[in-house]
Amino acid sequence: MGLISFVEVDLDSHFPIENLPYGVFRPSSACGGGDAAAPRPGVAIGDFVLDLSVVSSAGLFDGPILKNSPCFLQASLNMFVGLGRPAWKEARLTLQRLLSVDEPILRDNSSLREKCLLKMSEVEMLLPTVIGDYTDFFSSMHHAKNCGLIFRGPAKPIQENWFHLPIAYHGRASSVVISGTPIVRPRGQAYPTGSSPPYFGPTQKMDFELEMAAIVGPGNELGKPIDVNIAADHIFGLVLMNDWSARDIQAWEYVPLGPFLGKSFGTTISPWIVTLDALEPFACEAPKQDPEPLPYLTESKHVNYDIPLEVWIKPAGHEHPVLVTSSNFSNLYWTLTQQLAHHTINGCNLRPGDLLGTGTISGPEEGSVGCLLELTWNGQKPQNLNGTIRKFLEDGDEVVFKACCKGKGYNVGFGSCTGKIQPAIP
Ligand SMILES: O=C(O)/C=C/C(=O)CC(=O)CC(=O)O
Ligand SMILES: [Ca+2]
Ligand SMILES: [Mg+2]
Repeated sequence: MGLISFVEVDLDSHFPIENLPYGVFRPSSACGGGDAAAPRPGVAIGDFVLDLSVVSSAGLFDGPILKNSPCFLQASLNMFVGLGRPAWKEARLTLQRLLSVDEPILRDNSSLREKCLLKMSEVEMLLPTVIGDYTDFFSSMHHAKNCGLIFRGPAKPIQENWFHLPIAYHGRASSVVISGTPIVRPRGQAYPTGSSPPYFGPTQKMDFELEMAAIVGPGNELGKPIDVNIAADHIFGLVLMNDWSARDIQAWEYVPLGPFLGKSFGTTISPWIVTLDALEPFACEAPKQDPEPLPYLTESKHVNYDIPLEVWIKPAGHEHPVLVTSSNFSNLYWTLTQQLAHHTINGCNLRPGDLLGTGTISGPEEGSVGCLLELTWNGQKPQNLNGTIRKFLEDGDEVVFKACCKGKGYNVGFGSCTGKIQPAIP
């Protein structure tokens, strides 16, 4: 292929010209407010952010769909993701050309270049879309099995329905926050130990959940399901997601209607949406499904992506983070397209910018589980993090997720998704 950008990009960067993930940012130096500080869309290239509002205003999106489109003059990516795959492809081609070492239009125009290429360290990242709805699936079989073993025992760890449909719950969109936002330890009613009554107070089982999430593209009208074989055209791209979970609150409240306050106090996503187009070289066959799914979930292309995932914890008071688990997106049993088709099969409408979490992504090996619930077996097997013992997260602990696909001579990375636990309100 040999795509080379005139912007210098380190070999180990997550954001070479092959990636070009989308986010929304505001220049942190624009202290005067006004237009200079307004949120606008950008793509990451090396250590820089390309300001798409400037590129657009300069008339450089010259293809048939994006020429004269106001989609990059918005404070969110909703309008752009709603345009669909032809617009996404056009934008990607235009941007790869504009950033190419062979294309003079930006490379040789220093005043335009200075206006549109900002140092990543000098911008503040914001939520990339206005998230109308957020749904969280439960699509890793290893995670489902471990949870079943912990909560229900070995007789039948995975419920009958799990193998027939992608299980999910409706999450809370209002508390989805961008990477770096502190997470306040929630208070709530929590599961009684032994035969004591429930207690009220700060959660004693604060956990992370290693997930990724799809950003919905055009979506569908109410009453009109999306066919599984075209579902990929409704997925703009992926972000990292931490579905923070208070295990003691969750265990007490979730029967029979599902997770509620044990999940809705905060969900963190990473700022850069990596497009399915950029992930295409990392597509791999998804696990064979047994029993065969019903026809509406049977797809001609049953694919996952090979995305290595890592969770690091920087314990309170420590200087260095410790790697606690490594997993891979390819561990998902139900694919993104099956999740999306299932979500709409009853006619439920998805809208541009909606967020669909995959569920905790655990692998089969001991070191590949996606949450502390599994890693410490609900607190029964405390973990040693560089000399500090943890059953669950403590105040001041910082959790860092990383994801990076390794291509031939380049990466397609997601950056990181971080959050630090703050003490509960008194
Ligand atoms: O199997 C159960 O009874 C419980 C499962 C979980 O607690 C997993 C969970 O938190 C759902 C999720 O991934 O958000
Ligand atoms: Ca979850
Ligand atoms: Mg949560």
